Amino acid sequence: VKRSSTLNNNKVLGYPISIFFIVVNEFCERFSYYGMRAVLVLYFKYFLRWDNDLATSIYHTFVALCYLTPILGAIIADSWLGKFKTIIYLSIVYAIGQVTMAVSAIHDITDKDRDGTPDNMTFHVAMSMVGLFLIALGTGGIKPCVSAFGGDQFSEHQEKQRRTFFSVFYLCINGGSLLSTIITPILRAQECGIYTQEKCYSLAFGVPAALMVVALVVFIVGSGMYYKAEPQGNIMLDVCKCIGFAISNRVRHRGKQYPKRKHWMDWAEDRYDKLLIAQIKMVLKVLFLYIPLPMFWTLFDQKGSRWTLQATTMDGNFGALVIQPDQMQTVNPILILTLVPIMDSLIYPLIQKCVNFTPLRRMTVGMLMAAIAFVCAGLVQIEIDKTLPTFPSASQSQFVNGMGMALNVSTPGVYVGLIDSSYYSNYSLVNNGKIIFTIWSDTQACNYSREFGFGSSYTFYIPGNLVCQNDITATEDIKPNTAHMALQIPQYFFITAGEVMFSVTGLEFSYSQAPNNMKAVLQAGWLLTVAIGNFIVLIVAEVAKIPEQWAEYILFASLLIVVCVIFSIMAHFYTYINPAEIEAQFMKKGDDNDEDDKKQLQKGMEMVKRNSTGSHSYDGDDDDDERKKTKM
Ligand SMILES: CC(C)[C@H](NC(=O)[C@H](C)N)C(=O)O
Repeated sequence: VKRSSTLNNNKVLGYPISIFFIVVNEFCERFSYYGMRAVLVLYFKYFLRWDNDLATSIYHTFVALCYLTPILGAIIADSWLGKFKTIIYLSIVYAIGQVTMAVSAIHDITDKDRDGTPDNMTFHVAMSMVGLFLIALGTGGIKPCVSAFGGDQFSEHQEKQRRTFFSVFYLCINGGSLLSTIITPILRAQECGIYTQEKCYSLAFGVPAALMVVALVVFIVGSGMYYKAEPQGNIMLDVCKCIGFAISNRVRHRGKQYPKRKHWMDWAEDRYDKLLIAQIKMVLKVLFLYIPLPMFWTLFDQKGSRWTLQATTMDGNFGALVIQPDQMQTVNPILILTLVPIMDSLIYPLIQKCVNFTPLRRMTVGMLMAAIAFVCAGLVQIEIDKTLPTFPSASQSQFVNGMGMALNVSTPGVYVGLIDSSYYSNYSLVNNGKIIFTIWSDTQACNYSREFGFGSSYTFYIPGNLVCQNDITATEDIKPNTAHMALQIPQYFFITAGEVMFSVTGLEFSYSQAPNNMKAVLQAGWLLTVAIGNFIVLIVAEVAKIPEQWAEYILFASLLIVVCVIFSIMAHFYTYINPAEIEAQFMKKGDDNDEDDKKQLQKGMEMVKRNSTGSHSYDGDDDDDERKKTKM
């Protein structure tokens, strides 16, 4: 009823044209988000000069914020502006945030002495924090709205098309993420600046900012073609009020004289609609199951922090291809794009032949995969630790001038500085590969070239009688990184296989088990588990304060295994429901026959589903047998 005829007239191959604008918008938005996120931790470390722990903490606080704000977005959309306007306004906030980040990364703004380092770090830190806050508000706020808005474009009988839309939507997320995590680290590695050339974080943030503007423009261009549902009132507020009333009513009727009710939510029956109460029960059942889930995200989101920092201590030379540490994150979307079809068409059907591989079982295996990934990360760390000294900072080199006159030293993009006679330069950051230094004084000049391995550090001694190349001696302060970045591939494989089983299945599970008017509520609840997961990283890292990185990886793996066992027990007692059928029973019967309603609700609850799509629900004839089959 809700879909207008205008909407159905604008179709291509049975799909509303409007969804084209929505998937392109999602692609650009995810490019913007993941592109910025890919270089963020290195920006903290090398531009803002924070240590690993602070960089990791702020990174996870930011990611957590990005997944807390969906609740805000859902409330604004449902109760006030509607999804369309919410997406537009919050996208503007988002684009402003990205531009702020790009500006904050221009070192020339405060580099008064023109030595390549910002002189007023407080300015850059403050701008970055404002930028990140606006981005978190924008990206999180629009997240539950865009996918739901896409779903709204389909009419009730277009269920198949809507499913295909969600698959394409997920592929767009990962396509955008893949491209951006390849591109922004390349942009970051470029050198730019007005007075001095430095790593170009402003460009690495600027391109995602531009993509966010493109996302917004594309979304606005589609404006005339969308179906725009009116806000239906704040369902979240209704849910909270109803739960609050149930609790207070229960507390008011504590005495033995009051007959017990089957479920504590039944205490809301005195004031609230039975359908709403039944819907809240369904949601609460799923939310209860969510309790252990944040631990998965705790491990999952460390790809962008700890694992990227780990990659900085590794050798990224893949022969013809030189991989930047932050580019290793592309392994995740690459594997997603290959694993999702393989899992769906091959692995799941094969496993299904042996055991009933229900969504909750898939999620349990996904958690185990993530734990294995962290064991791999721990083993890789042990390998790295065997080779890694701590002083001086990796990739930095210095010159000692033994001549009787001051010398200048520079290489394209890096001015080491003027070194006084019998004095030494500061350590300067030098790229890997073959580097040619130019050394010059008032009377002579020469070139000196040297191969720099990943992470290596040298001190060069310039003798009194400099002719050049052959005269300079070098001592190796830090050996080049020898642990190869390819060693990270197994951990990426396991975490991504875990993601496919856990995240993709979890999204689908949350959607299928939610009542119609609370799908957004449950999506926001699902995203909340991601936010909590990121807070756990902060807490564990702060409280545990483990000096050895490999031990921290193993601790996280062990925590997830414990949580996984708890989740599998909880999942064992979960019975799949078909919310639409339960709701239909209520609608059919009306509210006037209490006993009948209760029976219908009981029956609906027992209607179990053979798989996650809900396409095989049972009519209740063999309820008990089938329920046994589909437990967990
Ligand atoms: C957070 C979601 C799981 C999703 N992320 C991915 O698919 C990553 C890129 N593999 C998203 O919506 O960003």
